[in-house]
Amino acid sequence: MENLERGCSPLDMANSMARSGQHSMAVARAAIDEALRLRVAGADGASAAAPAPAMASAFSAPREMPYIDVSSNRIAAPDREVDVLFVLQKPQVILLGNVLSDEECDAIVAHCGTRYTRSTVTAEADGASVVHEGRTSEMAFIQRGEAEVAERIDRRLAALAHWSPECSEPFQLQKYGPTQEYRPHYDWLDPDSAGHRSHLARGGQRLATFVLYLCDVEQGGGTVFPSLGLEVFPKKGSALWFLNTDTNHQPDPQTLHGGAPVVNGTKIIANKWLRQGRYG
Ligand SMILES: O=C(O)CCC(=O)C(=O)O
Ligand SMILES: [Fe+2]
Repeated sequence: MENLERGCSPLDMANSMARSGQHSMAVARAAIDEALRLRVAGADGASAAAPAPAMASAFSAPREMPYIDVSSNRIAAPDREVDVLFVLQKPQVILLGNVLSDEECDAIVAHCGTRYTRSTVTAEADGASVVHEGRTSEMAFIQRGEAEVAERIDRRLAALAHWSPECSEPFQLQKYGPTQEYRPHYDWLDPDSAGHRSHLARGGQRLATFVLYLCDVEQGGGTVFPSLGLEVFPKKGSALWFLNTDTNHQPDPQTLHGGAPVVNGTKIIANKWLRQGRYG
């Protein structure tokens, strides 16, 4: 209650209660809603003769979200005209064409050369990066400030998403050969998992995902959304965007997605995850 009086945001309080490991997110939110109801009733409820009036949850208020302006078929990014190819409203999935030039795709791929290692996932128990049979690709990172071409693309994506480039993770490349895949998973970090909480502490939730397709793939390798019956095929220079949370920054279970096995050719993508806060 003191934290509410001090003007702390209910969502930040719920996140920190959940992070402490003592409460699930649902329990934390219910407790804060109850405290707010008591405050409306007066004097922590002690002097309230009648029950507190019903009140909408404090968590129904929308929070600031990254967004792409899809009000027309083309978007004028500061240094490039981008095509809007399709939009799914809910959960929001947008396919953008012409986000990167062929030369930019080739430069990013060349920059990473042979630095790939077997891909990992975040262990639920302790947050460690572990090899998993569901993700058989190889990965490489481009750290901030490392390559001019990556910086330029970072700025372009930040402008498209109306979100600070500092509130995003460095580019993570994924390379898939024939049969390699990433089975359906979520990109959001689970506040109910101890391992994910340590990652949430650095930059908060992953609100949105950009998947940049850096090459064409001969056969297979689509990005699939099993709950939506949707498959997007890689096209060099295109970018797939989806929101991982609702407008309240809460994980959206409909965003289940994966990389289908490549049948012929090689698939190379760059992931960019937009966080709630600064990712330092
Ligand atoms: O390979 C894809 O198309 C999707 C990759 C993905 O979902 C991820 O790396 O988190
Ligand atoms: Fe993913």
